[in-house]
Amino acid sequence: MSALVLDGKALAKKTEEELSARVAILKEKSGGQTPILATILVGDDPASATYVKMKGNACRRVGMDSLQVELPSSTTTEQLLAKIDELNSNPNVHGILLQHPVPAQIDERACFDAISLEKDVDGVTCLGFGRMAMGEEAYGCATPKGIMRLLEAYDIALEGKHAVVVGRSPILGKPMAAMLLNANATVTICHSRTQDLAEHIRRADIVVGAVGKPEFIKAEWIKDGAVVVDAGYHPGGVGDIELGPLSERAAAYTPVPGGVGPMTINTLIYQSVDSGERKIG
Ligand SMILES: Nc1nc2c(c(=O)[nH]1)N[C@@H](CN(C=O)c1ccc(C(=O)N[C@@H](CCC(=O)O)C(=O)O)cc1)CN2
Repeated sequence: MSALVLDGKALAKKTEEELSARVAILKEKSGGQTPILATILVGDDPASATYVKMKGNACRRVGMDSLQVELPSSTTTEQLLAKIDELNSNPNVHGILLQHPVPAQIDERACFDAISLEKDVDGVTCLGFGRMAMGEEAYGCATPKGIMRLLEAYDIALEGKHAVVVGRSPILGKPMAAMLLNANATVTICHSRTQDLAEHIRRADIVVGAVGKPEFIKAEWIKDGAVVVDAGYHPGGVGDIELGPLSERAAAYTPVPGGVGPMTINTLIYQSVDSGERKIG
């Protein structure tokens, strides 16, 4: 039996068609206004520059504008906070994306938290996280929210299932666990100090790889019929999970590339359109 492929690229493309229509309606109603996403790139990390460019391209594809801010590697926390303040106060900006990671001298958490809640379309603020975790209205963190949207689109049952999230980062593992819990899954979070990782994974109905290490999670640890979600992307086109034999044994899996990555960007755009509609529409 071969597994169901959770095709994030196809879902993102389909959703972009719906978003384009929504942006067009907004434009018509408002006499030409579109949602605007401000992207902030600090420093010269080539991967980050690529991701920010991909986000700008996705804005264009749905008819939205983006305001691209690029700051040098020497930027201080105070300078970045001042820029975020300026974007918070700009009524034409509906969403703010601060690309992670920022250079080491910057207090990234303070900068994320300076983004106003209604413009936090990437879901990175503590306030947004807390509200989401409590089941209150807030934009979800882009990657885990994208994963939830993908699982929902493919009718993957979560209620009562045992989900194991490997990784506890602020913008991936932690919000992922909270979202799965809100969907009534029984959630285990594993991390660098977890003992018997393989044993936890063997019991999982759903495995989410969010460790950031190539093929760290071995195929043999995953039980037959599990749903496998890989949030990693590494050179050579591999993720955090050794996929090979799983494409036969799993119930469903996200390919790398073409699974979670496109849903991350799509969710950012989806939430930016929502924010634009609330302000303009
Ligand atoms: N502020 C944020 N920073 C970062 C986030 C984030 O969600 N918010 N996530 C990651 C990187 N990231 C987006 O920023 C990202 C990574 C990979 C992809 C993607 O689509 N990958 C493709 C393959 C790459 C390619 O085609 O070149 C795939 O998986 O199919 C999208 C977004 C860290 N920083």
